[in-house]
Amino acid sequence: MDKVTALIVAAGSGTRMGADTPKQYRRLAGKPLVRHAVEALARHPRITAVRVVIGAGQQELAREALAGLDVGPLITGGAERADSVRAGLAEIEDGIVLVHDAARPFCPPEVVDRLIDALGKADGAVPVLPVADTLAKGDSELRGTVNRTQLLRIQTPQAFHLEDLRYAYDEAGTGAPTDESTVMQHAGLKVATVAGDENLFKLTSPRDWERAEMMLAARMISRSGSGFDVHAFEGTGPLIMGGIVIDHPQGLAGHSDADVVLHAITDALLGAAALGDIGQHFPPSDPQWKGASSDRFLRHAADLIEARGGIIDHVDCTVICEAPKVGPHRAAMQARVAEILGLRPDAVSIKATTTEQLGFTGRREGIASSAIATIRLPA
Ligand SMILES: Nc1ccn([C@@H]2O[C@H](COP(=O)(O)OP(=O)(O)OP(=O)(O)O)[C@@H](O)[C@H]2O)c(=O)n1
Ligand SMILES: C[C@](O)(CO)[C@H](O)COP(=O)(O)O
Repeated sequence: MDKVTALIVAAGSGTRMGADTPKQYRRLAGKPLVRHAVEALARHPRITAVRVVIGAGQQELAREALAGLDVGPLITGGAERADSVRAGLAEIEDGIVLVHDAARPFCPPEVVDRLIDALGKADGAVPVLPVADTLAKGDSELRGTVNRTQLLRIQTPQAFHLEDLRYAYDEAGTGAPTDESTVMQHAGLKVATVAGDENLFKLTSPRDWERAEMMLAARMISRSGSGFDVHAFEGTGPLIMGGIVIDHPQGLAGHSDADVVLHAITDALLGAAALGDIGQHFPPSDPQWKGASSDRFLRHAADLIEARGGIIDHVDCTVICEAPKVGPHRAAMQARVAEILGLRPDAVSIKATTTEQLGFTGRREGIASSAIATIRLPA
């Protein structure tokens, strides 16, 4: 079997997208864009290795976005896309290379098969699509229609034998061609075309991002989970609840910080993703969780959901106690839970009720809390 390396270029700055973070590290349906592109190629049975080229200063963003994926050492790219490809080619030893934009998250496996198969008959192969609109030259006024029948839209991945593409880039000197097919043709090498795919579109502008979000939303299913927790009052406080410290004459007993609200929400999230319960992930018998801040438990549940490409839509928690009064702390608890989960505050609801002095909460022996979480997971 040929060695086939996918080289994903992710060193751009995403100027046309206009976001604060370079687009390849922004989360698309809960997952960084570059991760979508890497996973789409890594899961192809004929691709034997994946390498990623990132921008100088993007190490931390890239490491976080690609955590757990086998992409070898990250490669540092350059100012132009062509510089990034050159840097990547220098790190690959031999075989076939598929150069692919991190900005193209959806790569149908059939396109990869068509590209690799076409390499038997040409020096390179690229996916193309016909042009469906009338084309013209012009600015504020049209200056002649262009015959579109011979024009093609070129996508990535683009497939080559490594030594051919290296040769072509050497011939090209230091120029900045917009893709590899241009470099190959300039060097007199033969590039075959294979059928591309409309889903292989590049996310260049905010409109493209919306389109990709809509495509992924249609592939997600909504799930709900419930959580419930109780802690007994103990000692003299302070009371930690909803991730904040509340001035109250009694605290709650527990192995960790006994945050009854965060525990119920954590269990609701784990339940929505069918990932067990908080005790399985953080056993009360384990000394490392003694006195631990429950922020960690909640964030861990969110990380597990995000690692599955999931999105947290909403959490709703009811605190059941006679005292303290939750109302004065509601906004702070909402804000803190939202901060831990990376949500907008209006995606977090904190409510409270008493049990009319009945039962253990009515006798002020402890606090109970129940929560519901709504998430979306890839279908
Ligand atoms: N110096 C560069 C420029 C671009 N790219 C990568 O090339 C692909 C296609 O580029 P484009 O969509 O134009 O991305 P950006 O250059 O980031 O966008 P913009 O031109 O809007 O800044 C992207 O995956 C981008 O990260 C790269 O690796 N190195
Ligand atoms: C490589 C490419 O995606 C092929 O269509 C395209 O040329 C990249 O152009 P950009 O201007 O760097 O987005």
